Amino acid sequence: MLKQEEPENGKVSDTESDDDSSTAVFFSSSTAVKYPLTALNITSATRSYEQGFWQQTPPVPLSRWKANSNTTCIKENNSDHRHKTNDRSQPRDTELRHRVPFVMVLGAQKAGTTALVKYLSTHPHIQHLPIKELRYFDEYLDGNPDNILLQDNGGGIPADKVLQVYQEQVIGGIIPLEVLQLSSYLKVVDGTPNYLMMSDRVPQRVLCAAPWVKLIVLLRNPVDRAFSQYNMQYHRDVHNPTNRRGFSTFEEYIDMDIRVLNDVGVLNNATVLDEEYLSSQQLMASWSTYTKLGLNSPVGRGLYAIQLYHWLQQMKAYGKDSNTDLLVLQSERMNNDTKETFDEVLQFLELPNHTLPQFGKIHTTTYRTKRMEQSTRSRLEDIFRPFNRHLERLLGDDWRGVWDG
Ligand SMILES: Nc1ncnc2c1ncn2[C@@H]1O[C@H](COP(=O)(O)OS(=O)(=O)O)[C@@H](OP(=O)(O)O)[C@H]1O
Repeated sequence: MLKQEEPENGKVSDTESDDDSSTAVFFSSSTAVKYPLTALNITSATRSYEQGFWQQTPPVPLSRWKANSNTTCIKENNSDHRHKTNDRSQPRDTELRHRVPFVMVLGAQKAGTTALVKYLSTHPHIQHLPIKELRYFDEYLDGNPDNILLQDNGGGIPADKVLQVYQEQVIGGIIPLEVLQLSSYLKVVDGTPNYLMMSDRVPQRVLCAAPWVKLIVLLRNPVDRAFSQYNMQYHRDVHNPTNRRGFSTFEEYIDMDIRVLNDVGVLNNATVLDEEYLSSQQLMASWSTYTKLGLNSPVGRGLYAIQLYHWLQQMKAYGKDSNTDLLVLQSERMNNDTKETFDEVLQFLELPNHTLPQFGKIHTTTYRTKRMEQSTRSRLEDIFRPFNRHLERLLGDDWRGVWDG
């Protein structure tokens, strides 16, 4: 649906309410979006992403990524500091560039990001987009050979250009920008779960190009998250034999990833994580190598402390206040207390109250096997434990022992 007029009484006139668990149906059900996805050729970008993502043995050769993957975003004009002020009298919300993007749901994958984006899309101040994962700040800037930004790149990507392409080609390829221009209250959500994990390079790009953006992270017990991902991938493989990547059981799936994490030096049999380890150049280099391999990363994606540490460091560097600009939520809590969690999100985004339509669970996975072997769970818990402990240090007492059995 395209919302073109300021709604009255903060009510949504055309809310969707369904229990459908399929993302495909969720997105295709937004029939009112009549505009072709041409400008960025986002469909082929997505396809090439999937192809890269599927190749696990052997991994995507590093050389494929090298050419463009170290690009940084550089700021040519530092005069805009309004995102750093608390002066709400500044009309920043009426400016298109401060609404596109307005908020990013960074991840984690399989933590309920589709549900959250769908919830947000029912709000009268949020423009519903038929594509949830825009994948611009990771995939597109990483190495699209047609990427005009990278062709004349000397020492980095100019922030203004990054934003311009994002707004005009990515968002403008989905809906006409005039709609957003005319409706000065409408804001855009980018829900790309990969952004969280690509923490060696995405935070800089995002914060440099759109320093006003609000960030939301959903975290789920990393063991359950990995199992959910396995079941999703297994079904995709079954339905697409060309995507076979040499795993059948969950154990094989995580073993492959643990091996790579050890090989690149992310997992060092560490039982205690300290600041020195998290802030080390060595870990950053290992993490960067790992995330550029284009693997499924069922274990790596659950190492939240590394990813959040990088994001928090960059927020600091760009003058962002993590108390007001970053919201980290528990997926399990959103599942149990959906209304309460949604209210918290609206408060964080300074959006008017809104009653969420009744939804069932969204984007659920059909599990191949419902239960994980207890020995596998214990093994994964051992790997994640020190990272979860450090997460408590990063995020505070609310996170103490949340996923302890
Ligand atoms: N409201 C709510 N709260 C918490 N979790 C929810 C909610 N609704 C759906 N789900 C579960 O989220 C899992 C899908 O996560 P994502 O949408 O992030 O997946 S994806 O990354 O976009 O593929 C998927 O988990 P599994 O079914 O275990 O795979 C969904 O069931």
